[in-house]
Amino acid sequence: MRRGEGLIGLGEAVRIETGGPGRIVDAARAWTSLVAAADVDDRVGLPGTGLVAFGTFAFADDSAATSVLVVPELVLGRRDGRAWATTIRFADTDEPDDAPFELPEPAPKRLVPDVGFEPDGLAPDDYEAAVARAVERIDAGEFEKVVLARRIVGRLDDGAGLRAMLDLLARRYPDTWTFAVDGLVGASPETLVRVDTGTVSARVLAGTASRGADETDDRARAAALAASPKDRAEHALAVASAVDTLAPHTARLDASPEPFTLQLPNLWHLATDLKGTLGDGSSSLALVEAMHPTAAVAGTPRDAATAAIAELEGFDRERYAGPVGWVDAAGDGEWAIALRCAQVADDGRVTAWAGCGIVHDSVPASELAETGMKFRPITEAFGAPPPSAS
Ligand SMILES: C=C(O[C@H]1C=CC=C(C(=O)O)[C@@H]1O)C(=O)O
Repeated sequence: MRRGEGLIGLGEAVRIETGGPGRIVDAARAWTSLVAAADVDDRVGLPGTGLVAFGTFAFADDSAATSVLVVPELVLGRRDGRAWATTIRFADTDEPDDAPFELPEPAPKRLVPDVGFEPDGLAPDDYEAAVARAVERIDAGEFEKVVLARRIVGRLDDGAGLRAMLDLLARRYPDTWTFAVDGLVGASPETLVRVDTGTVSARVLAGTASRGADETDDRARAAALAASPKDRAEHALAVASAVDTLAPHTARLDASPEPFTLQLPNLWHLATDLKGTLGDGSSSLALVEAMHPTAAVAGTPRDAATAAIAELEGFDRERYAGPVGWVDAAGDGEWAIALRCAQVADDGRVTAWAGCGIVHDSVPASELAETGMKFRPITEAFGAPPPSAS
């Protein structure tokens, strides 16, 4: 959901689970077969109407996390002032085709949960040391940029629901894409790729500054971010990787000539919007496969940065920084990068991640502080105060 528009799925008609290096390709293939076997009666005909699946994919090829596409039993959608409902069921069911659907009772909204978080994996000091090591390796010429994350964990009380926290996220961060797929919840400001009736778009982010204490200070911070050589260099690498990957699939691709500053309640980002026309009929899942992982979450060059992440972070990112979104029967879809997110396990364990792009002039203490800003949407939505960076 974004600004009150988007898709909500209820129930689970089909679940496709994949893993390993082929997790996105295998899911795309299974989706194509499912679509080929389906009878779709779509009287609205917009992207996201008819058959859809919601997905979340692990970041790394060797992750222990399952990647999934879930086809719900009921989809509620809203776009450009129109709303629709789609029901999905197996053809051999006893129910008649025109059986009216009943909206399930909404889950009780309950209170916003009260989850306390603690560092897990890299402790704050270890994170600073990992950033320093990354800068040494950048200076030694091993790679230009690497994105390093840290991880915090908490526990959701028995019976605490996610509805109130999701509602809070969506209301506090209306400019982001709020998602909840298979226990992965968050509000991401960054799209990986969106395919919409022949058009392709993406919002590329990299480069971050804190919000100011008052309006003048705030504007000054945004202006300093827009002028900062360190952040512009970090941003340029992210834009170049997205443009290079999308270009072969597009007949035309435009990027804003200068990055703009995107204001969010917790921070400023440098942002570039890409917009183009699809040239080869690729589905959104095919473009997800081509684009993941971008330089905004891995680094440049991609392979060296991905290897360095495994060595320097030393933990499984699971679905953090992976693609999360939906695909429809025509292949259209909207995929965000799973940032500002947490995975809620069945036993109530909540794991959240936040990372920063490290370049030659990164300062470890500043990067640690930046992870604190990036954890804020999630920790506050779970009812916890922002984690102290020390
Ligand atoms: C890796 C994250 O953010 C990325 C997206 C925007 C800005 C970023 C940065 O300035 O470092 C990161 O590349 C995260 O939120 O965990």
